[in-house]
Amino acid sequence: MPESAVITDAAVAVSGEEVHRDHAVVVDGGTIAWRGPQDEIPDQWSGLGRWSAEGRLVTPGLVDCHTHLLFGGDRRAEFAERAAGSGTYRDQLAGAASGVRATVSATGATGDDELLAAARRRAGWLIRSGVTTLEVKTGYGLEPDAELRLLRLCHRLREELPVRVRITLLAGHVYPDGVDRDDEEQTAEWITTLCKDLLPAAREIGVDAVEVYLDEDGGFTLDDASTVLETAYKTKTPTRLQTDHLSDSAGASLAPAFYAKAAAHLNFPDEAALSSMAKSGTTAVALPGSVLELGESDRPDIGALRAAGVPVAIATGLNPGTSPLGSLPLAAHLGVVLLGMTPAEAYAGVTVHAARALGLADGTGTVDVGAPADLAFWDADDPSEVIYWAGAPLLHSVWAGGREVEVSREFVQ
Ligand SMILES: N=CN[C@@H](CCC(=O)O)C(=O)O
Repeated sequence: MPESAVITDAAVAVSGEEVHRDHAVVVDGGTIAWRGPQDEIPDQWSGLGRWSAEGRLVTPGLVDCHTHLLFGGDRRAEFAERAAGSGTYRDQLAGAASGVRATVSATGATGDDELLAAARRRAGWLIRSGVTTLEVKTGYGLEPDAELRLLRLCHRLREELPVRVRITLLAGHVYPDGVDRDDEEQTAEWITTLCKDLLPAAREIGVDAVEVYLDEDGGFTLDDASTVLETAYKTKTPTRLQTDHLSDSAGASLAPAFYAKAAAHLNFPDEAALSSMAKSGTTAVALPGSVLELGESDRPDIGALRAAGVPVAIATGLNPGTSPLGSLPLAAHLGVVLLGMTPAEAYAGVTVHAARALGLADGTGTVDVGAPADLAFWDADDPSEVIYWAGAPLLHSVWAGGREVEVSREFVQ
């Protein structure tokens, strides 16, 4: 597929509620150059080849703004354990050989090529659900050398995948073996290592953002998270935060302090922090897959986020523990069913708001003129139908940068 073409017979979704039928989209050099009624295509594009969408719904390619898809092994045994009632995620997270630490060991024991193949396979699931931009984070290394290895692999993934990849250094996930969360001397020494060794080395390799997982129930402490984010912020590296996931950790207040692009989870709402987040331009990232998986009643307060004017993105949060979820439209469906978002809000959550969470201001997540020609074609009537049919394979094809992406299984094998 050329990077320049006129797409005709399209039902173009300009929002979750507005679909323009019998429209055309002109793609020129990988970006959207024009869109409008197909009987009004300007003459200047008459030389371009035509490609009929055959009446299909055309949306922007979806944006998955939060994934942990680079890891070794899986945690099916823990999943079965939870289902059998013989352990909770919290117990597993606290264990020395389970939870995040189990994945850290498995990742360390897996070779680069195998890790990349597994990550490509998972990225393929997302692409086959309509995703053309995805975030991938480190975080299953913990020690600086292991984190830097994962960061380099994120860059290889970016080179290998046919869609856009945004890279986050999850500098603080859980404390590594040998660092007791309750021992201030040990944690202080560890934070110094992260700030003095890991962050500068990661900057050399290249990161789009630095993130910390702050949670009183197993994640970083407020003070430690604050130190890491402040260090990143001072070097003008965009920051992100995951907080208030398993416990009320008062973490949301850190997002505005460092103009975080994204604050994920937020299961214990703090209204004062929400209004500051609106001012600092932070996007809330809802991870309904994790809400589903843990089966807990704590969840983000969409009404309070709406009232505070904080845009809400939805992501798969794809990870082996709390969100083994490989479809972004299904995550959007869960955003409606579990969190009380409207289908139109959920659609904005996986398009324009997700792009905002990634700091992308080039029109990603829209079908506006000037935006990258990242498009998804659906056998569906409108965006709400894409979200309504939970897990149904409604995707027909995807284009990234004006090129059709091969979504067959072979692409990821
Ligand atoms: N960063 C926090 N924890 C992940 C889960 C990671 C795991 O269990 O492997 C989360 O977002 O839910």
